[in-house]
Parts: sequence; C-alpha cells; structure tokens
Amino acid sequence: MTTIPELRVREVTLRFGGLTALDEVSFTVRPGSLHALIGPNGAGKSSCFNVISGVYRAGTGRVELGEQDITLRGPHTLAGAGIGRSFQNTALSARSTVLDNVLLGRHALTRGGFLSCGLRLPWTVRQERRHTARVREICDFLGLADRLHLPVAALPYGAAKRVDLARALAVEPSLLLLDEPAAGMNAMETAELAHTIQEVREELGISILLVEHDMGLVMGIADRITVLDFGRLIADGTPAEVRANPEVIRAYLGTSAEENE
Ligand SMILES: Nc1ncnc2c1ncn2[C@@H]1O[C@H](COP(=O)(O)OP(=O)(O)OP(=O)(O)O)[C@@H](O)[C@H]1O
Repeated sequence: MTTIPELRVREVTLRFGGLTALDEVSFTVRPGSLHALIGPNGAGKSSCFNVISGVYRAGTGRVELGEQDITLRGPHTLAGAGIGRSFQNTALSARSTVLDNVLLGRHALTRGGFLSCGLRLPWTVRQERRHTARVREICDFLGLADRLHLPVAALPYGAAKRVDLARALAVEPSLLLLDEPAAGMNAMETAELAHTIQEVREELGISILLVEHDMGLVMGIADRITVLDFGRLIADGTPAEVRANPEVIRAYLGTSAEENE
C-alpha cells in the first residue's frame, strides 16, 4: 500500500500589489484526513488553493507534500506530484463523452508519445485498455456507469460535477483538492456529494482538502477545519472547536450570516 504524504503549508504569504491575500498562513493536512478551508468572502481561500495547486506562486513560505517541495511547481505538474484537483467551473469538454473526459485526466499516467499511440503498437493498445478499464471503475464508483457515452453537455449539473471529480481521481492522487464542489448545487445534490466525498476518503484512503462555502457540508464531513479571515489564519481545529471559536463567530457575523450558514 502506498503511504499517503502529509501536505504542509508553511508561512505562506501572497500579495497582489498592496493587498496581502495570504499573511504567513500555516496548516497541515494530515494523511488520509478530510480537511476543509473556510472563511468569509475575500478571506483568501481561493488564493491559498491556487498557491497549493501551483496557479499562484507564494511570495514567501513553502508548500510541501511529504518529502517534495511543491512551492514552485506549475499546475501542469500536479498529477506527477500525486495531486488531483477539481475546478469551480468544471473545465470539461462539453461535447466529448464522459469516458473521454475522464480518460483525459488519465493522460499524465500514460506512457509513450503520440507516435507510438498513433501507430497503435501492441503495448500502447494494452495500456489503453488498462486505462479505460480503470476509468470505467472510477465512473462506476461515482455513479456514472450508465452515462459513459453521453456528452457532458447532456448531463444535469450535479452529474457534470461528478465527471470533474472522476477526472481528478483518474490521476490516482494521494491528495485531492476540491474547489467549492457544492457551488451551484441544490440541497439534494449537495447531500449526495457529501456522501460521495466521504466514500472517496474511506475507499481510497487519500487526503482531501476542500474549499467550500457551504458550512453545513463542511461541518458535517470534515475532520479538521482551517479558517481564514482577511488572509490570516484565525482558527484550526475540529468542527466542534472551530464552531465554538469566538474569532470565527465574529468573522462570520461580520459578514452576512445567512450567506455563510
Ligand atoms: N488575481 C487577483 N488580483 C488581485 N487581487 C486578488 C486576486 N485574487 C484575489 N485577490 C484578492 O485577494 C483577496 C482574497 O481573495 P480570494 O479570492 O482568495 O478569497 P476567497 O476567500 O476565496 O473569497 P470568495 O469566498 O469570495 O471566493 C481578496 O481581497 C481578493 O480581492
């Protein structure tokens, strides 16, 4: 069994001109845990997510995954580092089928260049079959088995988000980054998603870092929660600890309470 590495965010600072989006933020995602990153609007959640996933480069500080320093890695090297990520606005090809979209996520694990694939050499054919079989398993696990050959454009929103999740899992990550997976979902889709995320964690044993606005979802499934406010870390603990933290209550009451409930 592969060991799941710890993700360490170490004193990360990120500035946009005069604005400090992240101010010496440090937290650790323990191996196999479901860790949520929350905070009011503009707190720095997306900035932090983007630093971890290599979209933004931290001004100072480090991001480490196990023994790897991933601070300066670009987003295209994520899969190689064992990180799968979902997107807030799914970056799927709407006209392609579910199967083809998820197979694209598998690309990072594919050996051989386009010449050997184009020539359909026997080992590339075998490799393709193996990848397709695994992708079918992942889609099956996520309840997409009967939709494999449908174009993504024909799917309801909740199912399209599952395809995005399937594509992130297709890289066989040890760390899964989920960027507001419940955004735009109705209550039933959100409840199903919560169940799926828990199943992914239990079945695959991987670590999951979740950036999410839906407090109900986060409080219900996270093992640990890191709270940001104005780019600073104001709390880090279990859902019960975070819920009772006066600074967290103040930060959330300072914004629209309904919006964050
Ligand atoms: N590319 C950018 N250029 C300039 N400022 C930015 C950029 N991205 C984010 N910011 C600013 O950095 C701060 C943190 O933004 P960020 O999007 O990380 O917060 P957030 O917690 O994800 O907010 P939300 O919940 O509204 O998505 C905000 O003041 C935002 O305006």
